[in-house]
Amino acid sequence: MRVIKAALLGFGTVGQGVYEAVRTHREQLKEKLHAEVEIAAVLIKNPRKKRNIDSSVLVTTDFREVLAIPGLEVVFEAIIGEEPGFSYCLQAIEKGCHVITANKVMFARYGNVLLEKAKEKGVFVGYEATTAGGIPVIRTISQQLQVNDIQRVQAILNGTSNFVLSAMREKHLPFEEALEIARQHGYAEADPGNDVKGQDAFCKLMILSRLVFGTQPDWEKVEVEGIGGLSLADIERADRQGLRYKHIADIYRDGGTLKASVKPVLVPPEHALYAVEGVNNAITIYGSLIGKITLTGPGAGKFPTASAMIEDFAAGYRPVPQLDAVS
Ligand SMILES: NC(=O)C1=CN([C@@H]2O[C@H](COP(=O)(O)OP(=O)(O)OC[C@H]3O[C@@H](n4cnc5c(N)ncnc54)[C@H](OP(=O)(O)O)[C@@H]3O)[C@@H](O)[C@H]2O)C=CC1
Ligand SMILES: N[C@@H](CC=O)C(=O)O
Repeated sequence: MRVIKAALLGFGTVGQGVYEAVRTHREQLKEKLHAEVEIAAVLIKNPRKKRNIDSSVLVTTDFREVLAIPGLEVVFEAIIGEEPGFSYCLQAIEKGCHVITANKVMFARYGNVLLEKAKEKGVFVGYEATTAGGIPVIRTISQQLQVNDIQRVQAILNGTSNFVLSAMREKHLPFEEALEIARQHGYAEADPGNDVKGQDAFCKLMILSRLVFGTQPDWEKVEVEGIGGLSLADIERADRQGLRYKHIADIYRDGGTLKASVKPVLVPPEHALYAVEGVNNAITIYGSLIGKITLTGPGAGKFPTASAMIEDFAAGYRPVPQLDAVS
C-alpha cells in the first residue's frame, strides 16, 4: 500500500492530537485514502522535554532536516506565532508539500500569500483548524455557501473566553481560577493574554473575512476588547436580569467598507449565541439564499482541533465526492 509521509511542526496540545489521531484512525484513513499515513518527523523547540514519540520518528529542532526527508508530502503546522510558522509553511509549499495549519496568528496575516503560492505549486493548504476548533466553518462557507451572498458573520470564536464566562456564571468562579482550568484543558494559547484580550478571536475573524468577503478590514480600525474588564459581579448581575455576556466577533459590509468588532456583548435568551456555553464556539452566518444559520461545536482542545486538521488532510487527498456518494 502507498505510504503518505507527513511531518508535524509542534508537539503541544494540537500536535499531539494529530499524532494520536493518525494512530487511532489509521484504518479509517486507509479505507478513505487507500494509503498508510506515516508521521516521519516531529519538529519541536525544546529538545530536553520528554515526549511519547515512536523511536522511528525523527524528532528535531532543525526544520531543514524535516524538509530534507525524501518523499515528504504533507506538513502539519501547529507552532506558535507568525514566525517561524510562516517561513516554514512557505518553504514546505515551495518544496511541493501540502500544508495544513492550525496557526491562526500566522494565517490571519499570511493566509493569502500561502494560498497563492500553493496554487502556483499545485498543492493544497488546509486551514480549518485555525478558526473555531473542530467546527467545519471554513469548508461550510467555501463549499456549501459558494453562491449565497454572505452579508454578515457574528460569532463566538474563542473557546477559552467562552469557557471562562460560563464558569464564572455557572460556578461563580473568579476569573483567574476559570482561566487556569481552561489552560489545564489545553484550550488557552501559550500566552492566554491572546485569548482574554480578544486577539485570538480577532485573528479568526480576519481569516473568515478573507474567506467571506475576499478582503480584510483595516486591522487598526477593528474594535478589539477582551473579557478581562468583566467582573464576577457584572456577570452575576446580568444573569439575574436574564442576560448573558458573550464575547462576540462581528463583521458585515456597510456600503463599500467592512465594519468589524470583537468585544463582550450582553445578549438576551432569543439571541442565537446566548446558549453557547463552555469551550464551544458558534458562528451565525447570514446568507442571501439560506437566511440565518448557526454552526456550533467545540472551539478548542486537542481532539476537536486534530479533527479539523485530519479532515483537511483527507479532503485534500480525496477527489471531491459526488452528491450521491455513500463512502
Ligand atoms: N490549543 C488549541 O485548542 C488550539 C490551538 N491552535 C493553534 O495551534 C498552534 C499550537 O497550539 P498548541 O498545541 O495549543 O500550543 P502548545 O503551546 O501546546 O504547543 C506548541 C508546540 O509548538 C512548538 N514550538 C513552538 N515554537 C516553536 C518553534 N519556533 N520551532 C519549533 N517548535 C516550536 C512547541 O515546542 P516544545 O514542545 O519544544 O515547547 C510545542 O510543541 C497555535 O498556533 C495555536 O494558536 C488552534 C486551534 C486550537
Ligand atoms: N486558544 C484558542 C484555541 C483555539 O483556537 C481558544 O481558546 O479558542
